[in-house]
Parts: sequence; C-alpha cells; structure tokens
Amino acid sequence: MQDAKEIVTVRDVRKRFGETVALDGLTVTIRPGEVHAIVGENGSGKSTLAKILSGVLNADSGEVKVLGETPLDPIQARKIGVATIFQEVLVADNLTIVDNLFAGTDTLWRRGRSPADARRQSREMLLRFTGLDLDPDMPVRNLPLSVRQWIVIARALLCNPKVLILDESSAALDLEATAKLHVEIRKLRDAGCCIVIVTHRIAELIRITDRATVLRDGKTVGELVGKEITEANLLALMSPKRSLQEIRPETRNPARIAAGETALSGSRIGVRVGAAPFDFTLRSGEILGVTGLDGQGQSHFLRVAAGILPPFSGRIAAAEGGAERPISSLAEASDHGIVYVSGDRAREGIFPNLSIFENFAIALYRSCFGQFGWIRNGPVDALYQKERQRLAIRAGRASNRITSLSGGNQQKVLIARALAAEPKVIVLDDPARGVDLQTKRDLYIQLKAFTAGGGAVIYLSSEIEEFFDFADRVMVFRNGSLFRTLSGTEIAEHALLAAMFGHTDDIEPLVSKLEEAS
Ligand SMILES: Nc1ncnc2c1ncn2[C@@H]1O[C@H](COP(=O)(O)OP(=O)(O)OP(=O)(O)O)[C@@H](O)[C@H]1O
Repeated sequence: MQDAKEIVTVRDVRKRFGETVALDGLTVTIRPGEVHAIVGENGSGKSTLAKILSGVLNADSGEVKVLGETPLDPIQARKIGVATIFQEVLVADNLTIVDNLFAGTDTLWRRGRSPADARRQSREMLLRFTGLDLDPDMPVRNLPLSVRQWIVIARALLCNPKVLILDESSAALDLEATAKLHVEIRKLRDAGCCIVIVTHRIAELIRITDRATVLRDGKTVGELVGKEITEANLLALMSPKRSLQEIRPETRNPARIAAGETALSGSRIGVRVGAAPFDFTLRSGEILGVTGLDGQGQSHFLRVAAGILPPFSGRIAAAEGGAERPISSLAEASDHGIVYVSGDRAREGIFPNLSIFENFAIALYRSCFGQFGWIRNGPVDALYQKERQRLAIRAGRASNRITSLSGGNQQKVLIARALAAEPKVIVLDDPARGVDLQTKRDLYIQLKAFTAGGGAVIYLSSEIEEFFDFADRVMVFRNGSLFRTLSGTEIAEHALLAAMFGHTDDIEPLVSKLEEAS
C-alpha cells in the first residue's frame, strides 16, 4: 500500500540483466513537492530505477507505485504523469524542432493545439531557454548538443508532469543554462510536482535538492536531507571502502611546467569569422583547462587543437625533436601523438554495435597487427585488463555490447582507449560528464600521473569546480575568442565566473544572481 504522503514508492525491487544484478532489493520513497536526488557510483542502478519508474523496464520483483499505479510501459507511465529526460540526448536528427518537441505527445498533449500554436510555443520555449530565436521548422540535425538537450527538456515540460525524472539531464548544459533549468525545477516543485534527479554534478546537486537517496550495488545505503547533503557525506555513503583521494594544490608544479618543452602551440588562431585571433602554448607536464559559457568558441577550439577541424585562421603545430610540425588533419594529429575524446559519446564516441572490448581496442589494432595482418588480441587484451582496473570500469563480459554498460562506464571505456594509445597530448571534451565522483577523482589522478610522465592535457569542462586544484591554467572563451587565461591560485570560482561573463575583475558569485534573474 502506498502512503498518501508518498508520490513514488519503490519497495524491495529487484532487477537483473542476465548475470548482472542491477537492483538488489532497492527501496526508495519520494514525496510530493520535493526535489529528490538519486546518487551513486557508475553502475549502482540509478538509470535502471529511472527506467522502471518510466515504464521502459519492469522490475523482476518488488513493489513500484507512482501515484498509486505501477507503470508497466512508457505510454502508461506518461498517462500517470511521469515525464523522463534520459541520459542520452534523444532527438530525431531528421525531424524539425517542432516535431521533436511534440513527438509522441500527439494524442495526449497536442490535442486542441493547432500547428501554428505548436510552432509559436516551440519558438517561445527555446527562446526562453537558449536565448536563440530558432525556426521551429528547422531540422535539429545541426543544432549544438546543448540546444538538443533543451529540446528534450522542453518536450518533458510540455507534458505538465506530476513526476519529472532527470537522468543526467544537465550534463550537456553550461552554468547559465543549468541556472535556468533550476528555475524551471523550482517552479514545478512549488506547483506540487516531484522531481527526481540523477546527477554526478555534486555542487549542483547540493544547490537544488531537498533529499538524496544514495545507492550502492543496487541497494539503498542511506538518505540525506537538507544540510546533510554534502560532498563528504555523499562520498562516504557511495564508496566507504575507497579512501577519499584529494588532489592537493602542491601537486601543481609551475616551475616544472614553465621549464617543460612545448607540446602543442597555436599562433594567430581564429576559430570563427570576425573573432579576435589568439596564441596559445601547451607545455609538456601541463593540464590546460578550457571553459566558457555555451557556444563561445571553446568546443571549436578543442577540435582545432585535436586536428579535427582546421582553424579559420592561423596555424597549430606539434613540437617534435625541437622542430615544429604543423597539424592540419586528424591523421597528422594522430601521427604526432595527439588523441581526442569526444564529449558527445552517443554520436561520436561509442560504436553501439560493437562489444566493450572492440570499442576499447579499435584505435589500438594498428599497433597490434601481427604477421600477415592478423590482429594479435593478446597484447590488446592485457592492455584492456590494465586500463579496466586503472579506471575501475564495471563491466560484465568484454564481449558484451558496449550499450550494456551504464553511461559512466561507457565514458570510462573511451577514456581508457585514449590512455592506452600512449599519446603525448590528450584532448578531452567534458570527459567527466556522467562519471561518478570517485571516478572523477581517479581520472584526475590518472591525468596527473600522465602529465608527471611528460604528457600534456587539454581539458574542457563547463563545470568550473572541476578545475580547482587540478588545472595548471584555464583558458576562458568568450565571443569566439580567448578572453582570459587564469593560472595557479587565480583558478577560483569568482575569477572564472567573472571571465566567463566578460569581466576582467573578480566579481561576487553570480550563480544565485543568475537564478534570481531568470
Ligand atoms: N540493458 C542492459 N544489459 C545488461 N546490463 C545492463 C543493462 N542496463 C544496465 N545494465 C547493468 O546494470 C548495472 C546498473 O546500471 P545502471 O545504468 O542502472 O547504472 P547507473 O547507476 O545509472 O550508472 P551511471 O552512473 O554510469 O549511469 C550496471 O552494471 C550495468 O552494466
């Protein structure tokens, strides 16, 4: 029986996938009018829970009730009032914005809405969320990841849900956009809706949630309320056996980096028409952060640095044996030891039809060919085992499809692939997206070890907390160009935020102001 004060009841729920136990007697209670976070390490069962509440999966046993009913399929879940925004950004690339927004809602939500109304509403919503006046009839194919993410969010909001589930939904959003999403979440909460958030962005979670349930190995291991929701408490519950590994500021070594050789450089780089050109240097041993509000040129710069796109103007060069080797293609970048890990995992990262092992090994086969072109699996297998351990990848059989892994574990496979190629420079586009807190720290430690061995890292993130005590310098982009580079102790919230919003001096924290203004 469901208590009247409960909107979602999950009691002793079990769910297996073959040999893998995803949920092992899970119990969660969610009340109306609360923002409830579901937290846990990669593979702890969060998305499985989200899918069960959305009717995408059914529990093997146990009780699942949402407003008194058990969601058995997605259509029924929607009728009960559940709207879910899944981890992967699910849009139909060839359909228009308006069709994507109203896709699957034709019978319930579109009724009584004329095509002109739907277009107007699409335009207004996206203008409010993204600040862009987008033609509702344009296909979503060429829109940036963040706009596609907003389309998915807007689609869920249009359903007027009673239970809104966000599974890593802010992961593709920048700071300003996340503040806007929080405003929408609070509005829904105040109207009595309950919001279930699955996120690894701890700073954000602390800001927005009323209650957090922590999962470990498919079980509930604790519930935190209000002020109890702190990073230390969450970590202690999520992975009590693993020591809290801190990245200490003293691991930064400005003198060593200044003396390091240039690994990659760019002169008079222009990443878009009319934007001011800039120079940059990446030294061996350095972690160079890259950030900016969405669409300020930083993602483009990353692709230029990795040889994926040519710069609009200027040139990029890798240093080798004291000489400069120009980079103008991916092949040249790869020849000079530069590897790239895309942030758009679903589109550019994984090969969904291949196994976990094949996804890991695909870039390594070139170096592991035996006589007559036979692939020597042995060395690759040894590397796979090493990298799997190094990044604590939770995977069943290596021959299972990569899509059987949780989102965070898929991301770890991509990072493992990059590290195993023994590059000189790793260019990472938001690599910690969807990766749990402990693994993030493990990743920072791996990257520190990589740079201590002479490697160099370019690391893009929209979550500025990632750079603290980690990056040696941070390039902040604005209006398609480099606005300011911060180094050492300058890398702190005020200064980063100020630069992102175009101020040259530090200013008071902007996040609360942004949320007030929205
Ligand atoms: N379709 C599937 N087939 C096989 N195994 C699966 C499938 N879906 C999930 N699993 C396994 O179930 C476990 C729980 O996965 P789930 O996606 O719920 O984790 P999660 O906590 O959401 O992780 P993440 O933070 O990485 O997204 C994992 O071990 C995962 O590999």
